[in-house]
Amino acid sequence: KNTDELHAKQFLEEYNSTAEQVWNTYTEASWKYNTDINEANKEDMLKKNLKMSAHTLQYGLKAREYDITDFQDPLVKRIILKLSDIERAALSTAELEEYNTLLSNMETKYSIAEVCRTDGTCHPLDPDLQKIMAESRDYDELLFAWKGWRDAAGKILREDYKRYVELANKAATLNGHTDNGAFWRSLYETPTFEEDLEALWKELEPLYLNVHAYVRRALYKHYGTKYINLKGPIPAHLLGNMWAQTWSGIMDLVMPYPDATQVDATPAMVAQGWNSTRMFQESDRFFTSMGLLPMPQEFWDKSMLEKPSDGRQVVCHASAWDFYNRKDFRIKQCTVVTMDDLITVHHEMGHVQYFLQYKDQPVSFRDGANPGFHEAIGDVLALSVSTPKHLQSIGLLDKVESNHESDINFLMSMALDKIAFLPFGYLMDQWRWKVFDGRIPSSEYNKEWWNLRLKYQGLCPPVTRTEDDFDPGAKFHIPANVPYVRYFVSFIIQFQFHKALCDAANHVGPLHTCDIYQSKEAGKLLGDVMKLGYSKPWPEAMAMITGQSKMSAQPLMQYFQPLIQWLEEENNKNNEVRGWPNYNWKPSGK
Ligand SMILES: O=C(CCC(O)(O)[C@H](Cc1ccccc1)NC(=O)c1ccccc1)N[C@@H](Cc1c[nH]c2ccccc12)C(=O)O
Ligand SMILES: [Zn+2]
Repeated sequence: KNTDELHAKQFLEEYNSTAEQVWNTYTEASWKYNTDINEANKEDMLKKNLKMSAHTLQYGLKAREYDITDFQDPLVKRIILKLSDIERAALSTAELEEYNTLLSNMETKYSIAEVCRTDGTCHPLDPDLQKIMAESRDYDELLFAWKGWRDAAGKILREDYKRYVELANKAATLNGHTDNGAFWRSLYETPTFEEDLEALWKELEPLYLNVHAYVRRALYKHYGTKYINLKGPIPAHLLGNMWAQTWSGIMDLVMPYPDATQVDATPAMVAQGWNSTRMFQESDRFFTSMGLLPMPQEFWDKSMLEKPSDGRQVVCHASAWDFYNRKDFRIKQCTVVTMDDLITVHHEMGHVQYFLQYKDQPVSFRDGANPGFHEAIGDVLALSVSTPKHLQSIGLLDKVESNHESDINFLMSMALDKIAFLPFGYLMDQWRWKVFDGRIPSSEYNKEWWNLRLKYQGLCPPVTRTEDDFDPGAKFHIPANVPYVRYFVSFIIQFQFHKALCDAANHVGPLHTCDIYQSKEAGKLLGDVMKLGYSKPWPEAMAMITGQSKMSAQPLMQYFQPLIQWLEEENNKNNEVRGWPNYNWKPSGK
């Protein structure tokens, strides 16, 4: 083994400059395919993906030749370790080609799927089915979209997925992991990761059960006893979202005090003629108001901020792109003019801000401190943007009162996204980790999916499901091979960051009223952590922001404290059952 640290440093210089070239070439081809799905673009992307893996293999095998035990520079050790895991490049060429082809086929099938009515009109997920799921209050119309999407996008992916699991696991084991789930969890560098997550969920579950019971009562009032059982699970198509992962779509049915302050800025955005560019400019303004970096001109020139109207097929699921040349950063989003999408805009802009902040790091460190950090940045700013006070300051809410009823309305709207999301964010990779480690065989993919959906979210399918179905495949991240626990982590740590930044901004008053707009102190705190990228273990980055190194649910609980109390009282008044003891109940008319 080579113990020469200077030699290793030269090796890493060469790796870094060649990687920037090879990754940029691949990313350009991937962008072209994602924004114009066709055979030619697909072939070119697959060809460049193979070249990238060849580069990873060549340098990864060389990295493994070093014995870093006595190396002095921790950064050199960290990069050599990271390079030594060559991921899919460990597969044979034939298997690698099969794997990459499977992945692009699954993502394409998902992205071009649509649901057709008997009259022949067909609806894509974005924007049609998402709009129906958020706005329709008709049980059968919602069922048409919900079942149709799972028939069109989930069902057809089952066989591809089964083979993908085999190859993903083979690559993981070739790199020394027990399975692909173990590889995904290793990115958090936290030996007690699963226990920590379970502890966080147990601490937050009572709050979720109170939100679930309150929402079930509201749905009962609208849909009646035929479709809602006050001691049972909620039919999964009634929550205002295709996957019931966020529930703000049904805020109008749930609003505690209908006569107090409204919280939805969508009507004002539409009335004032906002478009996607305006939404991104507004977000850019918030970042720069804190002293963070503006989007470069190239971002505005090359991003795709709307679904193309020229007939091109695209991958509409939002994403942020680093082209690894320290200049070119883009977002691809099929933006619609809604408050919900203004939040997503900030989420995506948070990714690009991270790219900008760590662009001078070695390529191996151009990543979040952990994947949850990357997901949290934009959401932290969105917590401030969402406040009635901030929305009023940008002209999206006219009258804003600061009284108890308005507070509860606002906190309920936030809970319908942030609290409702937690069990979904937790169960997605519980299912996948069990698939990867073999505890869920392909003969039970769908049964175990619905067991987890019942156990954590208290949902039931509105119609009978069988193993002919593949409902997990109807959620982008599953066919797209994108891990999900990062969002559960993000929804926890973003409140830790929010609390720390609000303290830095000298905010006075309840945490949920804090708006860090224009705070240069908050901006510096966040910017300094983003500059580190992946160069330091995430507990050090966490300590830089919050003064302590662990994930904690306490700031989230503090933020929602007034609502926690109100829900407890409200649900007691109604003698609500918390949970779903009638777990076998099914809606009739199925
Ligand atoms: O998927 C997303 C946003 C898309 C993304 O920005 O996370 C995107 C996902 C992706 C990853 C890899 C390939 C293609 C898409 N992630 C990124 O673009 C990205 C870029 C750089 C580093 C890390 C992630 N949000 C999740 C979770 C979520 C639900 N509601 C939310 C509201 C606010 C924020 C997140 C969510 C979802 O829609 O289920
Ligand atoms: Zn994201």
